[in-house]
Amino acid sequence: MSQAQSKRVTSRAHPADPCTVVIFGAAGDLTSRLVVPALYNMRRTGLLSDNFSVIGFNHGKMADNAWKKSLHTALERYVSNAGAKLDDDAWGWLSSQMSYHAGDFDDLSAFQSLATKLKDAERRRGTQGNVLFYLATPERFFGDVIEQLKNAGLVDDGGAEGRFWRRVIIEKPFGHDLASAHALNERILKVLREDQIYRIDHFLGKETVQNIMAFRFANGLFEPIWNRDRIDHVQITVAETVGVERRGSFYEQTGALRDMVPNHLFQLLAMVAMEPPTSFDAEAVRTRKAETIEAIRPIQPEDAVRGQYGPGAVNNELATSYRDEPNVAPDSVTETFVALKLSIDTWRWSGVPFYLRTGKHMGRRTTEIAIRFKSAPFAPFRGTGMDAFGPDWLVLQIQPDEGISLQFDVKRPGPRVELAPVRMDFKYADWFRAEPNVGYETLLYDCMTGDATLFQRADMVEACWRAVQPILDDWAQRTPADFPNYASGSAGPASADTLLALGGRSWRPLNSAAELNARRTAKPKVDASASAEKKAAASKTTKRAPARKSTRAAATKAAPARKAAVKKVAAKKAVAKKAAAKKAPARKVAVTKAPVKKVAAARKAAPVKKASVTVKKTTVAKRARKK
Ligand SMILES: NC(=O)C1=CN([C@@H]2O[C@H](COP(=O)(O)OP(=O)(O)OC[C@H]3O[C@@H](n4cnc5c(N)ncnc54)[C@H](OP(=O)(O)O)[C@@H]3O)[C@@H](O)[C@H]2O)C=CC1
Ligand SMILES: O=C1O[C@H](COP(=O)(O)O)[C@@H](O)[C@H](O)[C@H]1O
Repeated sequence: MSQAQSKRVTSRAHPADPCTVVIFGAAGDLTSRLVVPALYNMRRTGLLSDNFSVIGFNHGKMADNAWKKSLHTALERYVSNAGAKLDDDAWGWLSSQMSYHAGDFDDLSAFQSLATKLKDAERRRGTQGNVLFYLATPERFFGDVIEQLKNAGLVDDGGAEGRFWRRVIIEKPFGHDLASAHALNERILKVLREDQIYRIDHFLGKETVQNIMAFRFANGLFEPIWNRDRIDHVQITVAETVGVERRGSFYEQTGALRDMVPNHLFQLLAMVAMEPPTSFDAEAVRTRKAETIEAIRPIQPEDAVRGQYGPGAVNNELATSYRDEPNVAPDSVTETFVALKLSIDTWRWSGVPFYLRTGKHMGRRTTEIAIRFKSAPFAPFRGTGMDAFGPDWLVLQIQPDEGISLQFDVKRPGPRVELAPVRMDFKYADWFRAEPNVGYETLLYDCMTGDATLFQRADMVEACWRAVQPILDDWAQRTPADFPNYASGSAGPASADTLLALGGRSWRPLNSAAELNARRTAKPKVDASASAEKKAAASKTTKRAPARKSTRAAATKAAPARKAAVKKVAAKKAVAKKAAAKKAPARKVAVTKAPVKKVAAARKAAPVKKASVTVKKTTVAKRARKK
């Protein structure tokens, strides 16, 4: 077992190695919103060594205290948004380890004076010479900063077996196409060894994403059906309700495809589609993931659609069109939505389409991987009215409401033979106490302990870009004529529906739980057999596309219709609320969700729950004993 592997499989409770973290881009958004809050959380949970320091590197003179004050303000906002109170001891300790270093990324002398500060930290704080350089800078600086580090003699650590370590975390996006990613790899690999480079993708820091491997490879239940024999297709959705906010100038250059697909969505895809690794050693896992990404057939332009949001309403609030956002061109052709279909050329996945979509200003925030199983090969219920089965779905819900659910059909109780879709739910919140987390804690900890499992290797990032390069090339040639083509608060452009309709499929609704409940609690017709009910549902789905299209088109075009849009959403919400209130008892019967936050409760868990999720119960009990 390698050193990294042993760290991953044993308790996480021990602190990381002593070290200094140097943050390039210390006055930027990422530093204040995510990196420093993550360090604060790590201090609170005992993951930082007592021998620790942070140096913030940014241009512009600033007193240490001014820098810390701005970070403190951002941290307070984050903590209060999470409904908590700032832990003054943790912040007091962390801020006492921090100092600001003014310097420009193109000024070698600033790196030389950084070297002096690092020596000082080593002597005064006992950081043992270990340094984590965090490149929280725009992409164009990655190569320059790494070369400056080399010129200032800051990356030499005596090799992989040296007395101390020097590691570099590189933010995303890593390049903006295949050629630039390849060139950046070549450039930095002249300066650093691959084992010193940690290309970060913060989706891999999410607990639920890491759980995909545990779910697949720690349970014998699903793996035998995890292939083309039993799976019809897979849908990966990352729908955001936020727009581009203050990042207009960045986003104008980037767009939804580059921002999300060859990184976050492909990481989800790799987790779901990879072959089992022979161990949890970083190289074993990364090799399996790299093989999967390499097997993605380069995606052809006809299998991709793009969209841009127009005005509308999101979460019952007026939402502006992308072209009206700050630092966005009034005639911008940057996409804020992308959907695509891809194939993975392996024995396991041959013939199984993977559909991916992501967008901003959508109707509901959800990140999920939904696996649609094939229908039963033979229906023994023919003639009983139970010959039309609904789809079986396994849904890995990444955020929010993290969990896993299995949707299947059951017989509706009663004298008549009728089917109803139900869901078996596992929710993280029911079983585990959540540690405060911004998603970067695990990744920082892993880097500080030399575990690269959750980071991208050079070959992986290039394979990701290779898969999307045909779309990038095509989109660069053709200006979209229909932008904006989806209303803020909708499920994206109609062309995304067509992409699936071509294969006889449809996207899961963004609010699938509501739709499922509506279907289950729908009043059965007096005479209707289950099959009639299914047919009606099916025709409803096929008919819905044009209706949606016209709603979208109207909302997109009509700026004066914004108010109406808000009213409509409010009215819809009120109806949904009423319906939900009515449905409450039925829901309880079907899902039988005993909220088991405490172990005592878990032991007494209702029999139905016991039957549904027994595997995890032992884990809960074990964990509780430890606490
Ligand atoms: N923000 C986010 O939510 C996320 C960001 N990322 C990635 O993280 C990285 C950083 O993003 P973000 O924090 O948003 O970017 P910002 O632009 O907010 O931060 C960059 C920082 O670098 C400073 N800077 C710019 N040029 C120089 C220079 N020549 N010398 C010294 N300092 C300089 C800027 O200072 P000044 O402003 O004074 O010029 C600024 O403080 C990017 O690669 C981004 O893609 C990834 C995921 C999420
Ligand atoms: O990297 C990015 O990710 C966020 C979405 O991340 P999440 O953890 O909030 O789901 C996205 O909004 C942003 O545009 C992108 O740069």
